[in-house]
Amino acid sequence: MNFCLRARGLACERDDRCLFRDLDIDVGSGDLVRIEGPNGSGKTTLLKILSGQLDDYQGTLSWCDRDMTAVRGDFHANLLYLGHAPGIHAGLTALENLAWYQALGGESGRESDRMAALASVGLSGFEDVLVGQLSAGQQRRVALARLELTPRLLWILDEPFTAIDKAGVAALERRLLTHVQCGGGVLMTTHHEMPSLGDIRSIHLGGGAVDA
Ligand SMILES: Nc1ncnc2c1ncn2[C@@H]1O[C@H](COP(=O)(O)OP(=O)(O)OP(=O)(O)O)[C@@H](O)[C@H]1O
Repeated sequence: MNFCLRARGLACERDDRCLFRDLDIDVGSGDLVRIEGPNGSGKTTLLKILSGQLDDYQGTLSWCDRDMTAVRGDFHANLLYLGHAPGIHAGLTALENLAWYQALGGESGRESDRMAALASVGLSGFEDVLVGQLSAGQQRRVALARLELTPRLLWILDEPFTAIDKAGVAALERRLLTHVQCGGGVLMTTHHEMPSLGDIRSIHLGGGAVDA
């Protein structure tokens, strides 16, 4: 399915400081877009605006050529957002975390799919371990298992490579490429260099040019 998340004239201030303004963004089928900028330049804020978590901004958002306010439910049904923090429960096992995540989205899901999702991120054998007892990189992998579990057209990912080892980074880069090659879209922030992804579109925050 073709789709497009479109932002026009986005502007946002924090404490009387302009984070960004006049920002135009299009992310659609087959697009991989990276938001770059130094610490505090507004990358997370921008992703939260684009994923519908904040409303204190100026500008307009649309989804598939319709004003976001009219299609918010459809947008969220097609969105997978992974935040800066892994967003997982330390007191639940890896498997229970995925079941909890599915329940939040109104799905019951199958345990075999959850097992497969954990295997895909290298966590076979850790299914029944409390997430609070996993390493930081393994916790991030539990969060990343959601990419396998819940098919969504658009992925908005805030620093998905955080705490991931070299092999995990390579696997995630491949996963991002596969997603866009299959018609999905990815919008993400990362301080990580990704030479294997080639020359991807970038949006520069923090006073630089905007070229999305
Ligand atoms: N709820 C808030 N209230 C006030 N200021 C905020 C709020 N959220 C973010 N800020 C400020 O907005 C600025 C941008 O924050 P943001 O987290 O978007 O930056 P970032 O580019 O993602 O940074 P980093 O690379 O360090 O993750 C920061 O100066 C931050 O203090």
